[in-house]
Amino acid sequence: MTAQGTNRDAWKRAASEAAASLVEDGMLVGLGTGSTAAFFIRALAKRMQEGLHIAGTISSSLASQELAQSFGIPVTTFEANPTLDLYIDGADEIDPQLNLIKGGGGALLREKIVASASRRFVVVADHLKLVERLGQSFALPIEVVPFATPLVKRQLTDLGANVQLRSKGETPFITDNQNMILDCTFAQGISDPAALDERLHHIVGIVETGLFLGMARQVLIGGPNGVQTLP
Ligand SMILES: O=C(CO)[C@H](O)[C@H](O)COP(=O)(O)O
Repeated sequence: MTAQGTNRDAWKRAASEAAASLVEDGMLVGLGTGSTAAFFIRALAKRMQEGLHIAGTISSSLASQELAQSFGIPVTTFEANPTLDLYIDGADEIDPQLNLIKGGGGALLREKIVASASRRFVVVADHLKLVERLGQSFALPIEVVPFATPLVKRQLTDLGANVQLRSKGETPFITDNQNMILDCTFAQGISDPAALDERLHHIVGIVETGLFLGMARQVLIGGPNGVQTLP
């Protein structure tokens, strides 16, 4: 791993460990997806070994659920517990209003479901995820029903996006929900995320977008000077 990669992992771990200290006895906790969320799951498991008792977790991906279960972290369902106390997850980009692009790991639909079912959504990230404008350095992932993918791709191109079907080797990447992902870049970034999100939700075949607007309550940012809390 490069020195930059090592630093980023250390910053992500520090932010995740700070987030683990927000978890209290009896809480229902949402678990995110990706490398930063995995650091959080490990930090949560450590706190549980030290005596923390949580009521249960719901994960935003099968991978995170498997990781949590490998540490003996209890899992629950929305049938049993429709509201979570706290959701901790990473992000791909974070703007000054704490709007996010998520879905780099392809879990954006379940991530948005878990975020919307949580009283408090706290993002954990390293400082390189902070941007002035969303879409500046990361493509916007959009989850699409496979049958509609060619049609949706044309409509996104008409909106000015450069669109790539996400693949895994030679085959399309398939989400936990059996859908596909279209990664969209915009030449100038995304100037009006709310307007874009509104338009995207009117395209038949789009299941969900990676724009998380007004959902994150707080962001814990790891960097060379420690962990900073926003706002
Ligand atoms: O949205 C996500 C997965 O769908 C992740 O939170 C996002 O991609 C950040 O990943 P990482 O923590 O590995 O940098």
